[in-house]
Amino acid sequence: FFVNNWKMPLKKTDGLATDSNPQQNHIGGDTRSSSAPSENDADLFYIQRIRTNSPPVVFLKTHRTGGSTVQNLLFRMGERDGATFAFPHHTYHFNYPQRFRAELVDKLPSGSSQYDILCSHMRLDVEQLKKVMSSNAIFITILREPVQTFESVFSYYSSSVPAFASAKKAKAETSGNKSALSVFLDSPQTFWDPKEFNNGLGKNPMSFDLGLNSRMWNSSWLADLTLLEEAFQLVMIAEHFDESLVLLGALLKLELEELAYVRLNSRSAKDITLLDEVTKVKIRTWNNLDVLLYDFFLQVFWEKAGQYGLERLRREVGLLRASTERIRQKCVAKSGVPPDQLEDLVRPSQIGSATILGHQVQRNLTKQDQGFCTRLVLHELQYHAHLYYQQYARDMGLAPTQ
Ligand SMILES: Nc1ncnc2c1ncn2[C@@H]1O[C@H](COP(=O)(O)OS(=O)(=O)O)[C@@H](OP(=O)(O)O)[C@H]1O
Repeated sequence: FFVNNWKMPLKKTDGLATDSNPQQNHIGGDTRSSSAPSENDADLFYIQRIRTNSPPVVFLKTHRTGGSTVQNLLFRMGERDGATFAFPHHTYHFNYPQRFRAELVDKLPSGSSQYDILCSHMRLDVEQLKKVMSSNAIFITILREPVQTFESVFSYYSSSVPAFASAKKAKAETSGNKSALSVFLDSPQTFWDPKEFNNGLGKNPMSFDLGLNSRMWNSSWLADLTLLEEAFQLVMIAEHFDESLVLLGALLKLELEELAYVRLNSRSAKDITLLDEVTKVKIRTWNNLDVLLYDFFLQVFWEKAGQYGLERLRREVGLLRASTERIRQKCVAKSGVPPDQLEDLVRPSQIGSATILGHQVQRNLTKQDQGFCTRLVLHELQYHAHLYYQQYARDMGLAPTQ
């Protein structure tokens, strides 16, 4: 799924330092260092952590919800700590849109006794995940407001989800000035065949990723939500990203300075459809299960925030924003940069139908800072390929059909 037009974006690790490939260190330092922390912000990047401090993590990376930004943070944390990643045998996802299965995970590398982090795209199956990850693993995911999610999913997957592609074709065949999204929403049932394997993201995409019955409400739906609530220690909310990160940091025992991020995988403005109220209502109606799902976990989120302490959360979000801003100033020369103006290493892959913007890294950094800052802005596919190579000393495989 979405893989046939994907090619390995880089040769091996293309410039990111690895233990197995030390000559390729021209981008800059290994993130692992034994230097003692000081009061300097920069040193906080390199705190050597003891792996056993952080519990194992499963991150369900839902589509177009801010998941790449969270995954990048987990990649950086894991790489620095020498974590073992549960990677798919092939590509950067677990045979999506099929459900996750334990046998899709590549073998444990020699010297590792367990997987520490699993965060590649998948469709959820909690029981199968429990076969791979130890019983103390923390399950997290992220949801985004359903109208924004669907608008982004439609735009990004308008060629690869058959229902969207048909609407796009229908729009091209008419002379009107309606957007493809409006054409789709006027009569979604005409374009959406529930039996079509690749139409999972075409309706209630977040419910689909969470393994729910995303086609229609049924009597077990609310019970299924409760099971999910029991399975996930944290469901992050994209609209409250920084609050979510503070709660994530508490679960993973991370300092606020370790939660710095830049927004990844943003579409160019030309690919964003502005929505009027009528269109928003149509999106909510078509994705009514995602609306239920989001509203349910939004409430759960604020209950968790209340247990953490709202005043404490507000204070820590302030500190997180301040330290993140310092790190961004240090690392990022320019954000919202079109792909043709970015170097290969930091250019987001353009496998979807929308243009994805990236970040330019500051020049004249120390080698070590350059290593950190490059990782901060690194897109999913490059970072995935790099970590896979580092873990197995071979390239990440292409999809078996290729
Ligand atoms: N921190 C934060 N807060 C809120 N929103 C964020 C954040 N980081 C990324 N984004 C937005 O999430 C969209 C990309 O999501 P994903 O990375 O999950 O996409 S993908 O499924 O991996 O392609 C993409 O949305 P659109 O630009 O609307 O498409 C990003 O802009």
